[in-house]
Amino acid sequence: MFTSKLLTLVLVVQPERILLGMKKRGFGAGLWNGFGGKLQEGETIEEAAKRELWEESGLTVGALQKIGNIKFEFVGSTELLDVHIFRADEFKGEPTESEEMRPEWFSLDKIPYDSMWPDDYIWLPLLLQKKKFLAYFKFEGHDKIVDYTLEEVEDI
Ligand SMILES: CCc1c(NC)nc(N)nc1N1CCCCC1
Repeated sequence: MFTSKLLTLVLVVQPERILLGMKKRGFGAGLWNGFGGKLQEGETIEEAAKRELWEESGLTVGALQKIGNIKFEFVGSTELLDVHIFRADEFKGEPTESEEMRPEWFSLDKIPYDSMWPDDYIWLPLLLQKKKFLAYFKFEGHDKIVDYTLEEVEDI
């Protein structure tokens, strides 16, 4: 019997570059990732995504495109992580370091996959092509993908 935990993830992407954050503490510390986290009481997923982006990077966005949904299972845990992934092409503000994240721009041919969660290598190229996807990853620990499914979809 699995419970599931809703999480958000926002990738800010411009024609030549993507904004990633170095996670400074907690879950995924030491890895580059998009910006996101948990929902607060009474928040929609999109409101949470915008709040977490602002808290972690200092950026505000108007529109977010729903681009993906990934369910993560970790062997030995009965909690599925249900990550709703958004892409933002426009933003206001300057990337600013927070307690959680140190933001940095990367050119699209220099994405630091070997310092990112291993699943990113599989789905991030779809996000960059604006292709919508549903996925499921089964992890053993934080480094080993023991199983996954990924499908492109017309609508999330
Ligand atoms: C579910 C863990 C995870 C992961 N794989 C394991 N891959 C990426 N890119 N992000 C993740 N989150 C994004 C939401 C906040 C928690 C970390």
